[in-house]
Amino acid sequence: MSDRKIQGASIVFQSVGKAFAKPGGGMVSAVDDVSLTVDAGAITGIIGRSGAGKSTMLRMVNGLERPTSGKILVGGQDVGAAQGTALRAIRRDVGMVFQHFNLLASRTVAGNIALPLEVAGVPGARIKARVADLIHRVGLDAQADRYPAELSGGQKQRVGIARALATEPKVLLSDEATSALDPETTQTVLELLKDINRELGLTILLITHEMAVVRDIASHVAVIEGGRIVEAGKTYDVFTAPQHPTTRSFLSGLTGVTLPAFIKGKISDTRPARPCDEVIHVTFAGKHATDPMLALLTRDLGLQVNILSGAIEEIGDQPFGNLLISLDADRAAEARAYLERHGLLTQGLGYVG
Ligand SMILES: Nc1ncnc2c1ncn2[C@@H]1O[C@H](COP(=O)(O)OP(=O)(O)OP(=O)(O)O)[C@@H](O)[C@H]1O
Repeated sequence: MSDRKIQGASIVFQSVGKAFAKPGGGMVSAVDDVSLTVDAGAITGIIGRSGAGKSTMLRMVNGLERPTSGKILVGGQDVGAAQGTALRAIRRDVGMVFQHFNLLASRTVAGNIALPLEVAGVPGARIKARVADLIHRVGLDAQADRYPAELSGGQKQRVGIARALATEPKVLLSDEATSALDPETTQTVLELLKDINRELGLTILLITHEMAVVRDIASHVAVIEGGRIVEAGKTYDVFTAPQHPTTRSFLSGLTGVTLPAFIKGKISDTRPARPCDEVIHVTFAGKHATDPMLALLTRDLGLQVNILSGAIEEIGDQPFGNLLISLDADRAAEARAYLERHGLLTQGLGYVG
């Protein structure tokens, strides 16, 4: 592999459906009427729970499964209709990284990375040079002659990534590539994927069940449930103004949105008759992300605000904050209107006291 820039390919799902026959008879619908455009050169995350249809979507992009209805276009080519040489050409354009690495135990790091090039009939001398480049790109120069059993999980995934890049694909599919890794190793692998996207220009489509992965790497996200896309858009927009309950539930695990244990046990949906506080989730986005809004709330409305949890983070280069606060329930509507007038989003979560 040279370091030259690749023109990433777009991926377009047009009303795609995929049904499987159930062992006992009947059909199960894994993907149902999905329309989604994955921009060329972008990193897009598909997030969903187990069984939502993520893997099936990915496997249709490289032709491992064919849609039952609709079309999938990779760089404008209809994958489902491709046969023989055309299908093999599409597969060369689409590399894939797996959760459990899928390395050959009997081959060294170099041997694993060489495999797709050998299959493609690339001459030996070129394979050697390309493999050396790839090994260097993923930071495994010192491990070239080691076997998978001698590598850490993060190193194995680096081999998986190098192997996926061997044929200079225009699209890289990642099937839960970091799910088997610890948080620190996950970060280094996500950084590697980001570097590859930036430097080589290829499109990355990844599936995950973790919003943190989407936040850290993807510019766009689609949320899938029961085989259908329930929400899709730019990651920043979806994180700052989630529309669907499933998206909200995925986001609720992130820092700043998790109710601390001492509140969790006490919060109720119905307002008690006695004086109490309302718990409010405040989202700071865009130019308001770093405004001292709580100080202003206290100054302008004379309110006392308790901070329960919070964090400001970045998505892409844009700041975005989440804060859980509680304040006198009698004045919560007034406080929320004040915050919203200043460009923040608020959501009442319940009552304590
Ligand atoms: N080859 C198959 N034959 C029959 N049913 C299948 C097949 N592949 C997937 N399914 C079914 O399709 C649905 C979606 O599966 P899929 O593997 O795409 O979900 P997923 O979101 O990737 O889940 P996970 O995160 O657990 O891998 C599930 O109900 C699954 O049982």
